[in-house]
Amino acid sequence: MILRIAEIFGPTIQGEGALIGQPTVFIRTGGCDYRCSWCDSLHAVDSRYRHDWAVMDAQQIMAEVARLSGDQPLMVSISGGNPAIQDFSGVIALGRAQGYRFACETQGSVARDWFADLALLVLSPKPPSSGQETDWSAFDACLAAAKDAPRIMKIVIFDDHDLAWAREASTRYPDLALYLQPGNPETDPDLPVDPQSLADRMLWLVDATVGAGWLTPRILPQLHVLIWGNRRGV
Ligand SMILES: C[S@@+](CC[C@H](N)C(=O)[O-])C[C@H]1O[C@@H](n2cnc3c(N)ncnc32)[C@H](O)[C@@H]1O
Ligand SMILES: Nc1nc2[nH]cc(C(=O)O)c2c(=O)[nH]1
Ligand code: SF4
Ligand SMILES: [Mg+2]
Repeated sequence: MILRIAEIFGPTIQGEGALIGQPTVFIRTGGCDYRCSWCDSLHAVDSRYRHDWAVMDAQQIMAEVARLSGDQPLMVSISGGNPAIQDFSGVIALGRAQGYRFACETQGSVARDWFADLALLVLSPKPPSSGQETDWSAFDACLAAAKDAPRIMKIVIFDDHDLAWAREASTRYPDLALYLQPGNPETDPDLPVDPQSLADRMLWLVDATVGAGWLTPRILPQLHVLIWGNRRGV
């Protein structure tokens, strides 16, 4: 099985969600069925960049992961683009046989059988500010495909409208652990991020959530952005 890969990098730390701080290698796939207005990974989405994407099979991908990790099995995070538009069953089977574990980040628009083999499925449905529409039946199919695999929902919040939407989404899935992360409006890898404005957005999100009496979600910043800004490959 041939896969389109935008980049493989690490080990770094997982900067978002339930595994925050955990050493991981990232496999970032090329291609996405969405076009979020604020996507921070356009180099893995826009077909303008497709000539920079590698075409690799499972052996080549795991060889690169092993080279980066010095053959130490660790958590491998598959992100993108949308990894679910490609077939990662071969990579996951090969990696698991070598002791690696896999997490996957996807918006929940395409379900895959291999979700059931993940150590964590991160479903990140897109709020109104993204300009994308969520198909909840596709999202439900993703949850069903994951079977007993651990899963969380992680929603990016830019404004009050997004927050209200996230609260509504959480009522659909009361048993799904919810993580909120403030949106980063600056996604150009060549421009610096302003740490104070990221802190301000985090402060606003905590106030608007906890302060309004909504106490179930966990609220986390993008730790890698605080450390490295929008640099790629970290
Ligand atoms: C680049 S996406 C790739 C995986 C998948 N397509 C998805 O969106 O879940 C990885 C994560 O980054 C988040 N993200 C993308 N752009 C962001 C931004 N400008 N600020 C905060 N989070 C962002 C997405 O919502 C998703 O949770
Ligand atoms: N360190 C680090 N953590 C991340 N968590 C989610 C990422 C992503 O782009 O999917 C990401 C990323 O690109 N880098
Ligand atoms: S779904 Fe993910 S990768 Fe695709 S455009 Fe949106 S944030 Fe970017
Ligand atoms: Mg990212």
